[in-house]
Amino acid sequence: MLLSSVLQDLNYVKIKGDTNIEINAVAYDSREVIENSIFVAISGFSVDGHTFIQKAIEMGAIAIIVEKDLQIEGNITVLKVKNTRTALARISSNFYHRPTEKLNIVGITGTNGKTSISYFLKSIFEHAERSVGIIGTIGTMINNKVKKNKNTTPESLNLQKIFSEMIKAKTDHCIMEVSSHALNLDRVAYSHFNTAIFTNLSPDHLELHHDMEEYYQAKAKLFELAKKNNIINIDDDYGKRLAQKVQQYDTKLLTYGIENTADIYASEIKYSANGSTYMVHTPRGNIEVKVNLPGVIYVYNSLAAIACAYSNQLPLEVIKEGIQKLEGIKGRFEIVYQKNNYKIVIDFAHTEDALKNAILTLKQHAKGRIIVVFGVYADAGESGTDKRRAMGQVAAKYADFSIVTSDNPKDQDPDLIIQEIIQAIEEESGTDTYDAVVDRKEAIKYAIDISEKDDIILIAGKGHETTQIIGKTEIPFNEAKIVEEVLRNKNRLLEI
Ligand SMILES: CC(=O)N[C@H]1[C@@H](OP(=O)(O)OP(=O)(O)OC[C@H]2O[C@@H](n3ccc(=O)[nH]c3=O)[C@H](O)[C@@H]2O)O[C@H](CO)[C@@H](O)[C@@H]1O[C@H](C)C(=O)N[C@@H](C)C(=O)N[C@H](CCC(=O)O)C(=O)O
Ligand SMILES: Nc1ncnc2c1ncn2[C@@H]1O[C@H](COP(=O)(O)OP(=O)(O)OP(=O)(O)O)[C@@H](O)[C@H]1O
Repeated sequence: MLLSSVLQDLNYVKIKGDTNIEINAVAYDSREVIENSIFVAISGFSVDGHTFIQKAIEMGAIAIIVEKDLQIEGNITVLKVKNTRTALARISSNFYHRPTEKLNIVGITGTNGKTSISYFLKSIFEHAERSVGIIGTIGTMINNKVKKNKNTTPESLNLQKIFSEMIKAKTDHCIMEVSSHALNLDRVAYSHFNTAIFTNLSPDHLELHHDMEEYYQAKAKLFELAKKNNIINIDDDYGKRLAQKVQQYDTKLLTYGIENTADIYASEIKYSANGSTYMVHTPRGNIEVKVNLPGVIYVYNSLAAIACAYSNQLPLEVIKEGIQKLEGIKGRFEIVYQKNNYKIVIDFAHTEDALKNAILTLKQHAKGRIIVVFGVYADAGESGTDKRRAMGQVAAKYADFSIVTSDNPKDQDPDLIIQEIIQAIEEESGTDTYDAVVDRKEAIKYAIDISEKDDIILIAGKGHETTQIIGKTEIPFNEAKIVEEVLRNKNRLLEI
């Protein structure tokens, strides 16, 4: 492709060289540069991509995009832009022939519920015989094959490549989770979203956004990108605020909720241990819906999917059947063992709001104790300490017994993380309501050891993940398999 075509609609200043040259690839990492590439130098959080320009040239880069004033030797085209991350998004979209213009893209943002909504929507669209691709925490799914991604919302170059692969695979709808990081770092700039969905906002990722206002403003950016529909949960305070802002946009606003009068709302909700049924009200009529995941959060998540399918003109009967067809989601309230009133549940709850909801959902139908096994993933500094304290308080308030362990401690000291959590538990509920076991596998074993008939064990935080990151090492860690192994070794499967 000609460099001048790749640069279409990009604001740049030419420092030197020719733009009438043929290029083969785009890279933002010098280690991935191949012959005749453009290298985009990004000033990162840990290192400055501008320091790898020479390396990129040695690897075959013939054009360099910079945001700093630098002297670059040799027969190289050098272009300067204001922000190289934004420029990377423009260039990547051009390089892959603007794939998002040919896809029906639904972007989902908010603290919790994004993955679950993706799966509800996928089930509905597939029931309507549409082909669906997913990009999110679980990875990229094209034709039902999953490939892991480094990020929930990949960098713009990787993202545009995925979109173009979806087009090649004849995907109609791409449902993607849009993280606040992605919105702040322009990973989704120049992507055409038809629909944007807002779930809820509670404290998370404050290491990057500093405070809730900044976090909210990052999420709100998605609603400026959507071309057709904005779908917002107005039972959430931030959602309410966002809906007020968005109603002034040219796009259609569709609200959903349970407590407030929304365009799409649920009534007559009947909760059970295995799921819920409710009446969904839409401007086109009402229909009874059955959701195979328990608790109010899955009423909300299914409502968001219903609102999106509704705004895509799907019939209510198809929507109802699509929701009902989804039997479960990996690591989302996944019952990995259930026998004789004894239950073990794995859930991806890793925020205070999610942990509270998960425990309360279990409590509604529990005869015995709720024993929660959880840790807090690494977050350095003050926001990390706040999160550990908040998670500790929630466990102390709502669970009957906590086993505090490691999540993904990464470079942080796991003992220190645990200390901060248990200090909060002690302050809230005393010293006899928890134990600490640093090794997560041992913590799961311990929970099973101390549990009795009618108890429910909730293993929270890692959900679908199959590894644990300790230091710089990622070790295999599959909780469903660990539970099975522990129960088998203890003959517990027979005892209870
Ligand atoms: C904090 C953060 O968002 N970091 C992202 C950021 O990395 P960075 O700025 O630290 O990169 P860096 O290491 O400083 O490198 C700067 C530049 O030099 C380049 N480089 C580096 C070394 C080299 O030898 N040559 C070279 O060219 C790098 O490729 C990069 O372009 O840019 C990278 C490229 O896009 C991202 O992969 C990386 O995400 C890291 C892995 C990450 O952990 N991000 C998390 C916080 C994140 O984004 N999470 C969200 C939300 C998750 C959720 O739902 O909860 C997500 O969407 O995943
Ligand atoms: N609507 C909701 N409100 C509060 N908590 C929720 C909601 N939906 C899901 N959760 C909780 O959050 C956890 C993660 O859910 P899900 O993966 O759907 O969210 P997510 O937004 O994709 O999260 P992440 O971006 O961290 O992957 C679930 O295991 C559950 O405990």
